[in-house]
Amino acid sequence: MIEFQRIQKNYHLSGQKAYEALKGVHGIINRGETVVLLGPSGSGKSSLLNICSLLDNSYKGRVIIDGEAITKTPEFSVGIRREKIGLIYPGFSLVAAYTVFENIEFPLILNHVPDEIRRARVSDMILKLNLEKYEEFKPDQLPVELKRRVVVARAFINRPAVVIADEPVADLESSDALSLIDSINQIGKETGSAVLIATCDAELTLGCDRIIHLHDGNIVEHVPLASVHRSKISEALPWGI
Ligand SMILES: Nc1ncnc2c1ncn2[C@@H]1O[C@H](COP(=O)(O)OP(=O)(O)OP(=O)(O)O)[C@@H](O)[C@H]1O
Repeated sequence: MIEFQRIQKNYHLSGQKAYEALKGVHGIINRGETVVLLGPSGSGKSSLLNICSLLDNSYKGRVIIDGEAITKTPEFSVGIRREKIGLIYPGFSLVAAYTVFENIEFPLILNHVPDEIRRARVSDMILKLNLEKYEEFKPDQLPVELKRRVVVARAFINRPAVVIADEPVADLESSDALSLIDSINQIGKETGSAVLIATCDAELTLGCDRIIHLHDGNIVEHVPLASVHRSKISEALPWGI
């Protein structure tokens, strides 16, 4: 579970008034729930994700992960992030010298998971993302779509409390994008992670549980999707698509 409370984020540009990117936003994402943070470019999505990922500790407000309030010290953040957070960010940040298997295994090594359990978990995740044929490949040998799948596998391998994804499928074709979002949603339910996905593409909300709609640094509303039919998504959103 992740909760963010009264989050305010200002950017200070020299010689100018502080720019308010987030204006006191609240939200909660429960374990096993996939929530899409939807908003146009510049609405504050990345700013909020960086705070929830504990990559940015210069903000007002509070982040709570699995009931624990996050202390804003870098040392504390590194430990919590390693143990409780999986990241799917636009840069792949895969280790070029490692194989697909080793890249996915890496978070388990950092968390001291015993060898046998590690291997079993990685093999299982590789099956889930249809990466069996590429286990021994290095990232540079893979097309973008497969690299994206490896990044997703690595994010969930440690069964984290929270998975944060910033535009996880931005450079993929529509059918690949929908299929990978579907995998993120399903694996999140299996690992019991709270999943927060930022995108400006409302089509990608299909199959997710809820939309948090962000506009100009404010949360406009929360839209539960269980009862909204695909063709009605645009009507359910005040700013349309
Ligand atoms: N480091 C920074 N310094 C100054 N202003 C910033 C900085 N980062 C973001 N901003 C501004 O804060 C606002 C919110 O940016 P943010 O990147 O969080 O939005 P976003 O919804 O993720 O947009 P995009 O989808 O284009 O990345 C924007 O107006 C942006 O220009």
